[in-house]
Amino acid sequence: MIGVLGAGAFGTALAVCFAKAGHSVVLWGRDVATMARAHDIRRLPRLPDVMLPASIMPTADVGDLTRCDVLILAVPMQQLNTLLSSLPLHPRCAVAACKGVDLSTLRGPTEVVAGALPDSIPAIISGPSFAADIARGLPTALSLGCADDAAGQHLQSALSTPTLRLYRTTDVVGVELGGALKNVIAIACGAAIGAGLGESARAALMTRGMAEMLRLAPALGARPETLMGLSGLGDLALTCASTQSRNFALGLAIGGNTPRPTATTEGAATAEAALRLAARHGVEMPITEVVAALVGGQASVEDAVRHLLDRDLTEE
Ligand SMILES: NC(=O)C1=CN([C@@H]2O[C@H](COP(=O)(O)OP(=O)(O)OC[C@H]3O[C@@H](n4cnc5c(N)ncnc54)[C@H](O)[C@@H]3O)[C@@H](O)[C@H]2O)C=CC1
Ligand SMILES: O=C(CO)COP(=O)(O)O
Repeated sequence: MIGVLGAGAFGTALAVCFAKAGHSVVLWGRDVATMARAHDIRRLPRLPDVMLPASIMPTADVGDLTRCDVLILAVPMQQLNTLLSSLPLHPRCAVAACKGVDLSTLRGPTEVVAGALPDSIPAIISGPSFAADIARGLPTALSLGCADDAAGQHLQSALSTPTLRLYRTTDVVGVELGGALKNVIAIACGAAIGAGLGESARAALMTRGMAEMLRLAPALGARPETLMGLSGLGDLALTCASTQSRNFALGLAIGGNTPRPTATTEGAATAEAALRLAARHGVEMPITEVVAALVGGQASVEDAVRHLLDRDLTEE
């Protein structure tokens, strides 16, 4: 039985996808009233058009998760540590589905999992996948990172479905950082488009953003080729080019000077965390710097453009 912790857009979508593939799924959300209502009307507020199959059990009782040997963690990254530390859970495998770096510890999702659930095998899934697409059963491919390859093989076959194809790697850090850092670049791209800077500027930001990802991630132990895969290049391509992305939408609002959306935007905290990691490892990340300044309100788009274009000319 699969347990999903977090009944937001992504947790709901994954639960639906696994249920459609024949699994029994326990879907846990923290709000008692929302989960009780989901039990009755078979819908959840973050994906209101999606019907929950009968094999999903929505619950707010964490005790219902004790029967699950695989737990998918689908809560925002900055909440993961506190949440896991507060719940009495001991799954065999804990698969993070969140994208980001914990700002207070600079840990990625699997390190947070390893600290909070020391008896569980940590893993991560990440890659190009809008929750709505997964829930509708549209074809999707993700990276599954697990340092323990035998456990990774088990998870790959247990969690792949006819519409969700998982590619396995032991490069956990690469999978984590691909998913985390692409959100920062998506904010930059949204800001460029929102400010009317054009598609050429967006392509330059994507490419030079990828260069930043390829500098930081290997400094932290990732393999560069992982970043060129689904969690990295694949997710960058999706997120930087779609208004469905909440990170891109945040950038659009910053660039267009319109009210900022309130939805989960992991790239905001991740920009700050990535800069701290970059300083620690002596890595240059100018786009990430301007994203942190834009998000924090310390720079305008004009300042950001000047900062990027005035830098010393260099080899590619
Ligand atoms: N929505 C998407 O298309 C995708 C999302 N993700 C990732 O999934 C993660 C979750 O995102 P979404 O589900 O989209 O966000 P969401 O905003 O739709 O849902 C987040 C859920 O987490 C719950 N939550 C927040 N803090 C909590 C806490 N302290 N304790 C318990 N529950 C808490 C909220 O109540 C909400 O139900 C993020 O890291 C995101 O990057 C990954 C791929 C696609
Ligand atoms: O990670 C995602 C797609 O792969 C979802 O992107 P947003 O969090 O920007 O909406």
